[in-house]
Amino acid sequence: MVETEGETDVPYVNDSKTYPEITQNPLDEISLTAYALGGLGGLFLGLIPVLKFTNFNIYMIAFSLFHFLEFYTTAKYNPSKVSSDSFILNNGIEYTAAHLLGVFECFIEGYFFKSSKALTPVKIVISCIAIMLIIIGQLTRSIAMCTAGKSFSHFIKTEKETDHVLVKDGIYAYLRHPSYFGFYWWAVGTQLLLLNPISTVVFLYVLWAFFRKRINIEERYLISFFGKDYVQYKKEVSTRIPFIE
Ligand SMILES: C[S@@+](CC[C@H](N)C(=O)[O-])C[C@H]1O[C@@H](n2cnc3c(N)ncnc32)[C@H](O)[C@@H]1O
Repeated sequence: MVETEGETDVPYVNDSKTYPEITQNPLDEISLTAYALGGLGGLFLGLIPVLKFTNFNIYMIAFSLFHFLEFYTTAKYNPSKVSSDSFILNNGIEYTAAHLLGVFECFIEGYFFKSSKALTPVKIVISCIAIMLIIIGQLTRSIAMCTAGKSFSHFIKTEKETDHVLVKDGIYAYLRHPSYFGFYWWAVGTQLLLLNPISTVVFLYVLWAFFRKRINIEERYLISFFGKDYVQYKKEVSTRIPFIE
């Protein structure tokens, strides 16, 4: 945008804002994905009075909101890195398989052992804990993405970019990897919400092993980028993910 500056009439260009790279952002694909995620959330919201197992509706709403927010927060706080992949719906075969396993387990148990999904007082308490985990996980993840801003990327950076700064403030002052902490508890919460004993245990272990390995690799690069500053930060702030220092 070109504007004139008062009496001097010197033009200035307001180019301090970074805009998304349009070639990485096919608008047809993005609008359809956003529409589909909104439709999915809306559909399961509307089906609450129809389906017996309301927890499944909440799961589908949480799933669609999570993937929408991945794109939205990237577009808002890190626009130069946003792309159609920022919905992270193509988050690897393991991620897709894990959610499909969860939905499959929920249907099989619900069909063959109807009482397993009946909301007894104990299961209502478990469901409330699950919803809390989902809300805390989602908030932690989204706040982390806002706080890290341009330093956040969905992929581990192996080369330091000029705008990559070490983030130690806000939520990063309490959690060393808040977006992973959030993702972990959000995902475990979804399986607890579906009252899936097998998938809850599988998610707890498989995601834990995944993040332990990822953090290890990510931190080697962070130490190579920020040296002593990162080593000191690592000493001071814990991940608070169980058994990952
Ligand atoms: C998917 S983001 C995850 C960020 C962080 N691990 C978290 O859970 O909030 C991965 C990118 O964030 C960068 N990163 C991780 N921690 C960082 C920090 N404290 N400051 C700046 N960049 C960081 C890494 O270099 C990597 O490219």
